[in-house]
Amino acid sequence: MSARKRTIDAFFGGPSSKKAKPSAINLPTGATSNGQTTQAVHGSDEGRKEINAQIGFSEHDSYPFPIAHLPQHIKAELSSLPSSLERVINDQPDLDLVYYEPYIPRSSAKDLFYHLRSSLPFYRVEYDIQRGGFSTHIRTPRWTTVFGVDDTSHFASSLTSPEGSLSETSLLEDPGDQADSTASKIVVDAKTLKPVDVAKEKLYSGYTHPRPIPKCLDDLRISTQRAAGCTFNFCLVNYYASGADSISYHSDDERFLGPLPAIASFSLGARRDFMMKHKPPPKAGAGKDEQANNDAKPIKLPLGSGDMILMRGTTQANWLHSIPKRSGKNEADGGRINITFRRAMVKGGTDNYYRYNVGTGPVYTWDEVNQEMRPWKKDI
Ligand SMILES: O=C(O)CCC(=O)C(=O)O
Ligand SMILES: [Fe+2]
Repeated sequence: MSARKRTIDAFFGGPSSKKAKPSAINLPTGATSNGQTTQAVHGSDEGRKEINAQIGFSEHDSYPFPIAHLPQHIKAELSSLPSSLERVINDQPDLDLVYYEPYIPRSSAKDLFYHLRSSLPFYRVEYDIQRGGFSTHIRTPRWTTVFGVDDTSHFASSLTSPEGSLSETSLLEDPGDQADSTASKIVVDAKTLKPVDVAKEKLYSGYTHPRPIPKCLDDLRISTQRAAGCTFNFCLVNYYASGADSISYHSDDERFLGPLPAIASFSLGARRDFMMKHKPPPKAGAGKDEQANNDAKPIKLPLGSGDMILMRGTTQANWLHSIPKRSGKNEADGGRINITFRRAMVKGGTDNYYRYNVGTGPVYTWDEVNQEMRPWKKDI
């Protein structure tokens, strides 16, 4: 165990780290300890062989297992993205979308889809909601995972001073850089730069410790920030295993995202319809709201692999969106990954995102042999 590691544990008074080097860890199917990804299923053609060229892992105590970096050919391509011109869609009341069709070229998007599916930890979150005096049990109809922390904190490297205490200077770094040498990152208060003892202060309701965005997603976040002209501190990932998985009509207008949130949303894998409709006017004589609602026509965007939609301005406040279930024949591999980048301003955002996208249930990983999510078991 390194001196650096010992010092973090001593600081939080916890037991010595349970985390071992990748070689001693039960990696998800498809990943191996030498940083290569096995390609039993999708490694047959020449182009895909490149996906094996992994260059390491992001590690962190909050991850169940190390998360592989991007294959070199995808990483190399990110600096030249987006690969298409942006198309602004704002011809309807309160709507402000930017559509990149695609943002990531189709063949790299496919590789990115396979890479993320076999590298990330996923969850099938269940929770109860109280409605009209009744409790309803919800099982999220898709796989989810999330990384990031809100603006009140950020991840910083914890280097030690010669005396063995945490060095303040080591915490002064770009708050946007969540991925560099992830293993040593701790959560620090954005104002004081003092370490936040997440567990002790129960800041995040005990669902989980906030997780730094792993490099494979952070590389895409940095590209997306450049294109969107704003910053993001959260990355949510949905995996729709088949047409039976979905997300119902909702808007991401949570207060913790601020009044005019910008959300960048990527599609990878199978094509699925992204449906939008204007929110109904508030009840009784809404005047202008009613007119906007009457004038607005529903939208269907059949999002393909690599496409990105930036929803911004008044969109979330006034429009709902969904990915409906679909029946009929799927493409060869009917799976689809959606990645959204968002910026949460307050602790309530962190709490909410981990609660509904990680929860307290088991970790699942992609099983290449059986081509399905399977519960992940830690090697003892
Ligand atoms: O999968 C998608 O394209 C949409 C996901 C979404 O709306 C969300 O996660 O809030
Ligand atoms: Fe959404």
